[in-house]
Order: sequence, then C-alpha cells, then structure tokens
Amino acid sequence: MVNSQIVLSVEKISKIYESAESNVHALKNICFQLRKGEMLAIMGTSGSGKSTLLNILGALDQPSSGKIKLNGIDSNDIFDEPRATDYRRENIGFIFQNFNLLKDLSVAENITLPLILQKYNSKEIEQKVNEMIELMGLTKWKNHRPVELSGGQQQRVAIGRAIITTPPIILADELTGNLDFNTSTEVLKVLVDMKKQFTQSILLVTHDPLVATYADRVLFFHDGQIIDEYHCSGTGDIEEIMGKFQNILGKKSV
Ligand SMILES: Nc1ncnc2c1ncn2[C@@H]1O[C@H](COP(=O)(O)OP(=O)(O)OP(=O)(O)O)[C@@H](O)[C@H]1O
Repeated sequence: MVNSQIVLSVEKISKIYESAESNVHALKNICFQLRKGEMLAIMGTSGSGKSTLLNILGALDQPSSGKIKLNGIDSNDIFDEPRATDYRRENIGFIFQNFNLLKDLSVAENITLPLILQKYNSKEIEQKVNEMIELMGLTKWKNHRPVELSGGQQQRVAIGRAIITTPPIILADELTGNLDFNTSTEVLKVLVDMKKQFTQSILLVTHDPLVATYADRVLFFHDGQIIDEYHCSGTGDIEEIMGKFQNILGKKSV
C-alpha cells in the first residue's frame, strides 16, 4: 500500500553539463515526490535526462541547482566521498539492466553482501537471507553461482540483494532490458510482491510500457522536463501508456 509518508522529495533539480563548445541543460527544474510503498516509473525520450536524474538520486553526480531530500537527509550534505558511499549503502538499493551480480559468489552470498556491509550479526544474516531466498523462489539455487542461472533468476537475486536491508528507496535502471516478455512479467510480479510485503519505495527508469503498467505512477520526461504524469495504481493500461509515450516521441520531432 502506498502511504502518505514522503520518502523522497526532488526540489527544483537542474543539471547543466558545461563544456568549452556548449552547455547542455539536461534537467530543468525537476520537482516530484515519492511516497512510502510507491512504485514510480520514469519514461522518456532518449536524451531526456533519465540517466542524469538516476545519477543524482544515487549520489553519483551533483545537481547544478536544487536539492533532493531522502528520508529526511538533505542531498547537499552527501555528495562528497566518503560520505556518498555510506549514504548509498545505507539508503539505496540498486537494480541494473545487466544484474551486476558478483560472479564468483553464490546466490546466497550475493544477497548477503549488503547485510555484511551494514554490520548485521551472523544470526540475523542467516535468517534474513534464508527468508529472502525463499520469497524469491530461489531455494534450489541458493549455492549456485550467477552464471548457472537464467536472466530472470539473476534479476530476482538482484532484487533480493537490493531489498534485503529494506532501504528507503530502490533505484532500478531498465530492469527488464535484458529479459523477454514472459520473464519480464515474472520479474515484475516478484518486484510488486516485494514492494507490498516491505512497503518498499521504488523508482524505476524504463523504456518498456509493460514495466510502467506495474507502477503506481508514471512521469514522462522530455528535454529535461516532466511533461506528463499518469496514475495507474499498479494496473495501468498499456495502450494508454503507449499513447502518452508516442505523444512524447511525436514532440521530439517537432
Ligand atoms: N557527462 C555528460 N556530459 C555532457 N553531456 C551529457 C553528459 N551526460 C549526459 N549528457 C547530455 O545530457 C542530456 C541528457 O542525457 P541522459 O543520458 O540523462 O538522457 P537519457 O534520458 O538517460 O537518455 P537515454 O534514454 O538515451 O539513455 C543529453 O543531451 C546528453 O547528451
């Protein structure tokens, strides 16, 4: 359930990439909020600023102006190392298109890592990891290495790893980009189940309207701005989302 608590507040974020030849205004006064338990999808044309936004939310890059507040922490305080690394570890779970699992570690060990980094004790670690592996339907694969798993199974491991510490926010970048339709559907259902079970807040960037139908809300980006919004409450209409996306694609050629 989405509740009224605001987890992430993006306040007038702008980003200008400066170079000798020209300046690129990649984000222009972006404002939005994410509530606890909400899944928000960001869709947009190529070059509309999605990766720039993800980098800023993940404390990998600084905005030129504006600020973000995550779980009450003001972003102005977090962009310098080593604080940024601690901030990421404590507040953000990442899910990537290419899974980014550690290839020499087993499924269980990959899921364990964030708990070790956050200094959970060994009893808690064992219990949490076993529970997560069961929830993800990966019990049979617990001691296998990622290379022995299908793409969908690997992405389930990545979801388990991102959510195991129930961070304030999960950032997902094209999480179905390497998966076929059926596997994407299976992975998205797992993600939605996890979201409900842990009241987890998730922001995902996607080109895939199927992904957006599972979100609670979609923000459409074009040329560094939010130009449309769609409330789907987890049962979005793929035709309607496609229609809005086509509209943005049309704007691109104007
Ligand atoms: N490091 C950089 N230096 C200069 N310009 C950049 C840099 N990174 C991105 N840009 C520019 O900023 C704008 C937004 O880029 P961004 O990568 O955020 O878009 P995107 O929506 O993620 O695109 P795509 O869907 O193609 O990945 C683009 O015009 C891009 O060329």
